[in-house]
Amino acid sequence: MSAAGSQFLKAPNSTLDESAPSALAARVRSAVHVIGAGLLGASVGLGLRERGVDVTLEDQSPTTVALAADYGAGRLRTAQDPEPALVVVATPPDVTADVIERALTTYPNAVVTDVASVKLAPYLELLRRGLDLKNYVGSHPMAGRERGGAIMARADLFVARPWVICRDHETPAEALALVEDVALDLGATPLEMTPEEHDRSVGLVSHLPQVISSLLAARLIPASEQAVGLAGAGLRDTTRIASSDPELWVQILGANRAPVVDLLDAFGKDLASFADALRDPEQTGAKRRIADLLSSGNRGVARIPGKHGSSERFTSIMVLIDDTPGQLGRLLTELGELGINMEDLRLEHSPGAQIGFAEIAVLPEVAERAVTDLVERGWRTL
Ligand SMILES: NC(=O)c1ccc[n+]([C@@H]2O[C@H](COP(=O)([O-])OP(=O)(O)OC[C@H]3O[C@@H](n4cnc5c(N)ncnc54)[C@H](O)[C@@H]3O)[C@@H](O)[C@H]2O)c1
Ligand SMILES: O=C(O)C(=O)C[C@]1(C(=O)O)C=C[C@@H](O)C=C1
Repeated sequence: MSAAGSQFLKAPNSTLDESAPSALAARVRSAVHVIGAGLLGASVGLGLRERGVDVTLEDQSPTTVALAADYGAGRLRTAQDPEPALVVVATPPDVTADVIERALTTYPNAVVTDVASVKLAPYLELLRRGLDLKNYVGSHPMAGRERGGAIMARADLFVARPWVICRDHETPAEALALVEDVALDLGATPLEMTPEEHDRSVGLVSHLPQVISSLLAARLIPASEQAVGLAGAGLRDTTRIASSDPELWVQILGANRAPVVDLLDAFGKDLASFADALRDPEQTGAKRRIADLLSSGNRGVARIPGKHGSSERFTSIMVLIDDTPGQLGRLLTELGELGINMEDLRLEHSPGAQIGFAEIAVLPEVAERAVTDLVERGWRTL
């Protein structure tokens, strides 16, 4: 296993130039075969199809595969299809090693990658089975959504996101290049890590946040309707991923338990220290301890690159909308009339309030004009 530290394999590619020729299409003559046509698999399929790459799909669920094909993520393999040059395994972590083994056996000349959220456990399992892993290159796109399934797939899911590639020191350069091309074609930034480095890192930036978000949201269950009704952006921001699929996360957390348990123990100490200081804020030094802990949070959050993920490419404009029928429709129509392309939309609405906010994401270069034109038409912006 490579002992190299994390490093970018190619210059970070933060914007997806859809007109650029697909690196992958130039390198492979056959279709890319995706096994597992849920959120990740169908998103890979949609994104590669947009770049002109032929994609075939497989799933244990015939309905899922048909749905993903209907959405345009790829087609079914036929007997005429030659062996794929590349197989992408996008199945749940607990079956990932089995599916990789099957892919390596069925398509002995293909490069096989997977997108599972944990990298060490499947790799060790494949080693334990004594398989020849020269054609296997594990990977993990740091992009996803809180809900799975083909229906949630998006072609731009991976744009501007890191895509970790875990190669073995025996991995042939061409195999590495194929997986790297998938990431680049999908607008992601490939970078290299060992499986251990990967699992420790995602323990901190993905698995710990999932547990904390879920436990935080769980505190809302016994709360009154009135209390929950006051929820604002802070709670929404910190609990989005609490809607994630428990079954998938039981697998992810179980496969990365050692780093996650260490992180949870340390986090538990932080919580206890905070509660101690707050219990008696008049004791000497307590206020400073509270402030120090809060300002460590400021320093930590400042370290998150592109805090809002792919939306860092866009500028947000908050538009106040009256809580009357047709207001949002009118806003969207007027944006169209003004020739402003809305990249994303988020609505914030407090029950009982006469006003709501529409947070629209637009390209930075049109943001100023969008605000001026909307204000001219009588909209109030923040
Ligand atoms: N959801 C995320 O945000 C996210 C992000 C990055 C990576 N991942 C990883 O991607 C993988 C897929 O996650 P997802 O969110 O797309 O899940 P999903 O449930 O949306 O899709 C998984 C698909 O795999 C299929 N499947 C299960 N066992 C199979 C088998 N033996 N053979 C063929 N198909 C099989 C299921 O029918 C399902 O359609 C997981 O390993 C996950 O850790 C998920
Ligand atoms: O943003 C989300 O909804 C995610 O679930 C993304 C996220 C993450 O934690 O960043 C979750 C798990 C995956 O392994 C990779 C990405």
